[in-house]
Amino acid sequence: MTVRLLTNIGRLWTGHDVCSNAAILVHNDRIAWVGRAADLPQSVPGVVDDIVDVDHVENLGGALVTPGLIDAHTHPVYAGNRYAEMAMRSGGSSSSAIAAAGGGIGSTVTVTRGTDPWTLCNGVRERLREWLLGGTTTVEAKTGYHLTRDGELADVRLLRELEKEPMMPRVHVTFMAAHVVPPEYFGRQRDYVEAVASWCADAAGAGADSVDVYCDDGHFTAEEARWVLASGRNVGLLPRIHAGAYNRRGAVQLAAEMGCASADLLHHASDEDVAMMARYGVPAVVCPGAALQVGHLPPVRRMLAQGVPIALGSDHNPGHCGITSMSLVISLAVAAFGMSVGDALRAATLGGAQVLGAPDRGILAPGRLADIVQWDADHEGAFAWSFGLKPRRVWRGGVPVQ
Ligand SMILES: N=CN[C@@H](CCC(=O)O)C(=O)O
Repeated sequence: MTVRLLTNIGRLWTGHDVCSNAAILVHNDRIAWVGRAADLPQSVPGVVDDIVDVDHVENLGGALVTPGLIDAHTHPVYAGNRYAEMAMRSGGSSSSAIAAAGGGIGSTVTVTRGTDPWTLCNGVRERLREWLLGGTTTVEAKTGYHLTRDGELADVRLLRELEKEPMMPRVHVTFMAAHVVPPEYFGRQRDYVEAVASWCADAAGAGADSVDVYCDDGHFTAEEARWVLASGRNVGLLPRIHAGAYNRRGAVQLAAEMGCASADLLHHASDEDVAMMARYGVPAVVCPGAALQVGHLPPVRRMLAQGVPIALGSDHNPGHCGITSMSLVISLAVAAFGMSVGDALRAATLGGAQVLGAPDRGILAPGRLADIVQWDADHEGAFAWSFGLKPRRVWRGGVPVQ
């Protein structure tokens, strides 16, 4: 049993409220007590008889402390890079010109399929570690660059296994074989959709938490998405959908109809889409890095005004966006989406926890996981200023990771 007292917290942003001169008492992997240091009790039943007997006392030097950040949308299981494609796109090349030059998602699928599992694993491990060291203690991670039954299931298992290693964030695993149609199914899209629907049970068995479908031009129709998501839901996976990234193809309506756990990206969401999300309580996952790359921003202020629950994601993927820092995502959400720092921080903590169905995190309160970050600042406004605020220390389940 380990009891740890974090003291001299200058500003504590709990997710519920803000508190000055605070302290947090951690018992094993959970928060036992949190509040103003002056109110710290002398004894906490079941935790410590006398506060002077605490095993570890850590003075946080008046710093800002928040819950561990949560990245609600990433694609980290891939090999290779597409830097040349990024350079082409930045110079104005179209998707078809990029595809003709051998780029696009298909090129990552080819490289990933041709990469041995050991090398792939090392790359994914390295990426996940970056998230944790940057203060992100939970990462939603999608498969989707093997697009074969065995490859996708191996990706699910890889993520589940990596999560158990030291220095890794918690991982919410999303099975996303419905990313694009792989070459061996060209001209037989329906057969691929049928296959993916039939793989959902195995993905759940391998440890996936969610199922996601890319519903857009050049990907899958709403009808096809319904088939895969319903199959996933039947075996206990939370349904998610890539909606309106490039075009509106009925994905938001489908998310409302199916009660999806999230509708993601939403760069082209209309007023009608936002109203529907508000009416049916469909949470949005918005990703400023990717939106800026695509050149179309989702209507986040309208979502906030209408009460749509919002989470933030990096949308880390090899084709558009290499961000692994959720503090940078918060800065971008403030600058590009017009979110207040408080709303952006909430979306990167509690909002993420809600979208991932993880009520044990995203907030600093008794009984919650002791996923905690001490920042190199004394006020949360620093997130808006810094474009990549650095943590000084990160605790995952009460254990310091640096
Ligand atoms: N968000 C996910 N998919 C990206 C593409 C991923 C890639 O290019 O590898 C998208 O927006 O199109």
